[in-house]
Amino acid sequence: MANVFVSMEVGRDGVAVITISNPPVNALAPIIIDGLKKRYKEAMDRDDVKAIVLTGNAGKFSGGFDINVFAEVHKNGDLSRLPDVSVDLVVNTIEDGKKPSVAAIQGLALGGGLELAMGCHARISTPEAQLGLPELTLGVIPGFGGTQRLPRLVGLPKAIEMMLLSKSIRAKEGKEYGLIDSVVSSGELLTVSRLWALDIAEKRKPWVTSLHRTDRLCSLSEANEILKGARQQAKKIAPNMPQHQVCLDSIEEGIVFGGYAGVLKEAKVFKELVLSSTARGLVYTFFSQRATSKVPNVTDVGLKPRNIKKVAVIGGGLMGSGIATALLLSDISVIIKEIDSRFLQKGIKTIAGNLEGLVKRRSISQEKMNQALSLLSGALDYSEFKHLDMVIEAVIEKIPLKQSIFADLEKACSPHCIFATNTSTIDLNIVGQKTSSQDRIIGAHFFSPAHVMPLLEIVRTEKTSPQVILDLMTVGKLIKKVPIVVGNCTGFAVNRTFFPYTQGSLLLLHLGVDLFRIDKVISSFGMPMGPFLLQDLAGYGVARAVKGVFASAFNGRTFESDLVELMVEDGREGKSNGKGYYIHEKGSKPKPDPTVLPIINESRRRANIMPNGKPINVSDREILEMVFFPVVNEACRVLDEGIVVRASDLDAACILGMSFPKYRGGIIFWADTVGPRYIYSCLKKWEDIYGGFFKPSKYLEERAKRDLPLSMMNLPESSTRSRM
Ligand SMILES: C[C@H](O)CC(=O)SCCNC(=O)CCNC(=O)[C@H](O)C(C)(C)COP(=O)(O)OP(=O)(O)OC[C@H]1O[C@@H](n2cnc3c(N)ncnc32)[C@H](O)[C@@H]1OP(=O)(O)O
Repeated sequence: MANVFVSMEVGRDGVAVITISNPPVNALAPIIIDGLKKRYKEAMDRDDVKAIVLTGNAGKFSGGFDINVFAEVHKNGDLSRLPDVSVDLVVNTIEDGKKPSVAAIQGLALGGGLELAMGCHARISTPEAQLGLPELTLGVIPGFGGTQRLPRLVGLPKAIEMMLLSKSIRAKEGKEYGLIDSVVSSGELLTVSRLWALDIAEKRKPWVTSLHRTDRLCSLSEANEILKGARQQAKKIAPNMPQHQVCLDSIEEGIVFGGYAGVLKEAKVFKELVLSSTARGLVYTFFSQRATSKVPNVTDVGLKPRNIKKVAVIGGGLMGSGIATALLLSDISVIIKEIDSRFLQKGIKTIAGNLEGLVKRRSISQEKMNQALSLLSGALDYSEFKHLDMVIEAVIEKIPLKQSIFADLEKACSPHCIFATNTSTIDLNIVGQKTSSQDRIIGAHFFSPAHVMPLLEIVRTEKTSPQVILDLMTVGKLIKKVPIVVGNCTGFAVNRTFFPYTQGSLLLLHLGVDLFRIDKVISSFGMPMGPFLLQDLAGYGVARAVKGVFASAFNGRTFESDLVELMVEDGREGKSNGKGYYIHEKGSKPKPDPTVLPIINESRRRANIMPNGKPINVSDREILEMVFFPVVNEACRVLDEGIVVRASDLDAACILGMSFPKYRGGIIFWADTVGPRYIYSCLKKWEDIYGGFFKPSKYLEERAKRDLPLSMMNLPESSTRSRM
């Protein structure tokens, strides 16, 4: 705690510089807030202080309120851990203080950090500083007056955009909108801020209190229209979350009854939101995603990542070209290797198409696209492979093909080259069986589309060297993915956990439940779409390829039907040919296709699993549970076998790889809120009626019987077989 403090230095010019120090982001922990109150009192009391500059140590203003405090409140429900900042510190001490304050901003001013700065009478910033109120991503709203001061500084539309979308802006844009008074270099920051503070104190510059400003606010009727539109948008972007509407309520209160009334309302609802299930899930997710970068015996043993500059991707199909796109965008040179020039040209075209798509969506500039393409080359053999740092194989899921590729690579590449495979299911020991390079074989499991989806599942075997794992984690971060290291098993962590998701839905369908109803229930829960629409979008090829793999690896707990084969026989390929469970027409939303019913009935007839030949009668809640509880059950097996370092890694992976709703914290976090006992009893009941697909795992049974959370991976007397 030695470097956690608030310091104050008074210059001969009469300016007190108050500095927040709490590495790495100067989070506003209770001890910092206490320190700020003390330093401010001292500055106000001292006769030699005319004005105050508030700043942060080590090139950062502040990353906001200390999120660890939310996590503590979630553990013990004690709201008294939340200090009174919005009235006591920001309004009474800073904004209404008898001496003016200027915020000197560098690096970042986020959440509570920006709110402190907005309480000051002017804000001076360096150009690169990131300014924003991202509280909604944590399930709360700005709680230090941000819902009131931001609209008064930048106008209502921009403030709503920044808060509802948690979108931060740079200082230049901040200046254009009126959030920042002056943009200066870091060398000038303190000098300009001191002078500015003195100018306010000596009335050469206006003494502006943001909360009392009205010049950027529109008329009441205009504001109502803007808020109405924002509420509709919030319903669409955050249907199951309360904080967006609550944020708009707070803004509205301030517009109708004045800024101070708004501050009071904000403080009240902020506390209510801290205890919401959404905030619990999102705060947990904030920390679980960050914890994934700590891998025992890899990131804590003093290894340094090697520089990976040149990579080859074998296979220019959908996955290979997506992976290549992601690498190129981060300035890594890529050779794309194919078996003939037709496939090679197709791969290069797909990469160019991916990049063009990003230009169209304005995610990258045309210049960036040209630069990325200049780093791409093609190959039909291994002659250029000598100087590579890494190869990522992304060919079809055929074991002999992969084995022969890795045997060839061993001959063609240097001994330091990393051999990664993008297999989504095949055991890595089998992939590398025909080489003597098992220590540098690693899984780089990307999710489709690889240049968009944020997860990189890094699969290690008992033999993969820690250096190789660290190198791939570093590349993953460089290409803006969240790398999560997992152990080796069929399907690895994510696909293994989620195979019962598709199969459970198919089982329900064959028990007589309407497929469009299943999709609706699952998307209302918060998945971006239901399992059948997902199959349509992904195409049926993957489902057909992995069906047998799962059936043989997880004998007795899979459900098989002829449905996908029947769909293909009927000329249905999903979105790719416009015909699947849904009708897919360009430019319009997928529509349920009633002509699919005879195919489903034929598949039901063949499966013949409806009790007494009649469709079962289930509620929406039962549909949800019959789809997700088997997923929880498989997740328990993944934990039991030590496929992940910690339960929260699996939660993070499910959110990033399967789009499990973030605000539900992840599959295990959610299951622990539902209750292991209840999940166990449901699965047991369904096992008796419908068979082995629902059989509860030992891990679940043990925790349910002892009333322990599923996240507790290691029981004192257990013998977890870690594969990490
Ligand atoms: C009342 C108020 O209105 C409420 C609030 O202010 S809520 C907080 C609002 N602020 C935020 O949401 C910002 C959250 N932080 C971030 O987005 C990012 O951490 C960042 C942009 C600041 C930095 O990103 P990056 O450089 O990639 O580093 P990142 O790994 O995320 O964070 C570094 C460390 O700081 C911690 N950290 C970041 N922000 C923190 C915060 N506000 N509180 C506590 N810890 C924080 C992270 O947990 C991480 O810790 P670790 O090293 O032990 O894992």
